[in-house]
Amino acid sequence: MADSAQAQKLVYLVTGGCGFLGEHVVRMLLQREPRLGELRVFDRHLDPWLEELKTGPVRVTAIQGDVTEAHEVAAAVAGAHVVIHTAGLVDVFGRASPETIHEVNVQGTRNVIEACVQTGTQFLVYTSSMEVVGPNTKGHPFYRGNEDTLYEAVHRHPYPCSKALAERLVLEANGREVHGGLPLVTCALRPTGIYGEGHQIMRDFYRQGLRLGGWLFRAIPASVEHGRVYVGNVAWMHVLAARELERRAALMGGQVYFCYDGSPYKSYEDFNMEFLGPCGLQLVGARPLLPYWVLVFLAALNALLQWLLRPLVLYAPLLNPYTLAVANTTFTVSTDKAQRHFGYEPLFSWEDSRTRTILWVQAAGSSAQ
Ligand SMILES: NC(=O)C1=CN([C@@H]2O[C@H](COP(=O)(O)OP(=O)(O)OC[C@H]3O[C@@H](n4cnc5c(N)ncnc54)[C@H](O)[C@@H]3O)[C@@H](O)[C@H]2O)C=CC1
Ligand SMILES: C[C@H](CCCC(C)(C)O)[C@H]1CC[C@H]2[C@@H]3[C@H](O)CC4=CC(=O)CC[C@]4(C)[C@H]3CC[C@]12C
Repeated sequence: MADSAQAQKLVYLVTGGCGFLGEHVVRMLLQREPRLGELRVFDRHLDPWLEELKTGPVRVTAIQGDVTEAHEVAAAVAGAHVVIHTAGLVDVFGRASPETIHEVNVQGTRNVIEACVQTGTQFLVYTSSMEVVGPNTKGHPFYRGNEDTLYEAVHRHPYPCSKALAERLVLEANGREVHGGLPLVTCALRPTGIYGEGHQIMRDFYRQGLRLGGWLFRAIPASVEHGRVYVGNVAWMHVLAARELERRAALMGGQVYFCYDGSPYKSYEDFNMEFLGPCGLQLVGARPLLPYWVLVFLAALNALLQWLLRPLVLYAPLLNPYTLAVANTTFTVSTDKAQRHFGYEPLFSWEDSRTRTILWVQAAGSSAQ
């Protein structure tokens, strides 16, 4: 981005721009990035809502493509000033094979980096995940941790393994010379569990509760805390990081940032009830209804059934040994690194985030009836 930055209009590329987070990033850029001249939205599946965006003042280019195809990525990246790489395969339920998860999340990210280097794109923001840190397989709590907190990160599941490898690639690429001789500047943002409009698991819990006559049953102790973050604030952090990478390259290049906001620390289920409660659901039990060992047994049984049934049918329930371990381990972040490095403040208050999410759950739930 040259000296005439004031006047220059910039080309942004968002990979995975039709996903849950990607859509919010796309809309946020259009609303809040004054230097945006063209917005390229790259995704394997293009959504119809993209068409509405094409009538605005900014040129919106929809590109159907696959991050695992290097030539498709290179064609999309060519001429872009900034890439926000949010495309990924989010699967902790065993729907996709470990090889596919690796291919999309690791090779896909490698393709994005190489495309930046080949075509001369200098700024890359990567959507990483809290999962690159933990929870680890030993179930150690991560309590109010920040980017410097020491934690034994041990990955076995394909999803966190892939995110950790991809994040490392992005950070190691910082400083590489891109076509034209300038250095690549990269950073990685690590959201905790994201919630908000478009959150499919929240919608699934709502529908499940409706099917059970308005009841959900506590499985996890209320004392296990999770840090959650509103999707609008995650999108805003991406937009700000992308904007500031040029001016603060020396400070931000090669850095990681947890995504945070003012959402309260609660157990996964109690947090969901902040939205599902006002939609008419109730969480039964002050304590888990089943002993933990029963859940461990059921999770192992689900894993066995998944393996046995795989040749016939895809059996991928929410409960498996990995999701149980994550749901049952405290993981909360408390940090101001993004605020110090690039002036991030949450754009949406907790009250606002909550209201927006409730309205979405109500609409998404009723459209399912
Ligand atoms: N949902 C969450 O709680 C969290 C998500 N993340 C990360 O945020 C990013 C976005 O996640 P979500 O929006 O939740 O997932 P999502 O599944 O809603 O969105 C991912 C998007 O990437 C696209 N995509 C997948 N494979 C692709 C490929 N081979 N080529 C091109 N596009 C492809 C999908 O079509 C989808 O539109 C991911 O990188 C994920 O790892 C990080 C932390 C938490
Ligand atoms: C599905 C889990 C809750 C069900 C537990 C049960 C069956 C006992 O009721 C979810 C609990 C925690 C979630 C994960 C967490 O928010 C961190 C994540 C980060 C990501 O990058 C991707 C998504 C996820 C792994 C998220 C997935 C669902 C949970 C395991």
